[in-house]
Amino acid sequence: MKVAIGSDHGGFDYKERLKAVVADLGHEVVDVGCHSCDSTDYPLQGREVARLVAGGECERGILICGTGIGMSMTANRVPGVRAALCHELFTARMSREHNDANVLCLGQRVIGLGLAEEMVRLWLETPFSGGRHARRVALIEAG
Ligand SMILES: O=C(CO)[C@H](O)[C@H](O)COP(=O)(O)O
Repeated sequence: MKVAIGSDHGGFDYKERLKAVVADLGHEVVDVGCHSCDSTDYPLQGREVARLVAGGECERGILICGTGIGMSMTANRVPGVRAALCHELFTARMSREHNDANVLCLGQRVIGLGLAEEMVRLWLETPFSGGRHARRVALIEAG
C-alpha cells in the first residue's frame, strides 16, 4: 500500500519513528512533513494527508500531533476520509474492522512510542469486516 504520513511539531518525533514501522511492513511511505521540530500548524499537514487519501493517491494515512485531536478534526472535514483518533489497540483494530477507517490519528503527548508502533502495525494489517458494517459506512459516505 501507499501510506501518507504527516505531523505537526507535536508529533514530529513519532512520525519519524513510525515511518520505519510502515516501511518495514513493505508499504511505500509518502511523508508530507513537517520536517523539523519547529512550530507549525497541524491543519496544513492534516489536510494534505487527507487529500492524498480522498483522492486515491494513497490508500491510507497516518497523522500525528500532540493529542491527535486537531488532526482528526481536520482530516474528517475532507469528504471520503474516515479518520479515527485512537489511543489504544482495541479502538485501532475496531476502526478498521467496523469503520473502515482510512486515516489513523495519534497523539504523541498522549501515548508511548511502543504502543504507537504496535497500533500502526495492527491498524495497517487489520482488514475491514464488511457485511453490516459496509451498510453503515455507506451511510456515513452518503452524508
Ligand atoms: O495537539 C495538537 C492539536 O490537536 C497540537 O500538536 C498542539 O495543539 C500544539 O501545541 P503547541 O503549539 O503548544 O506545541
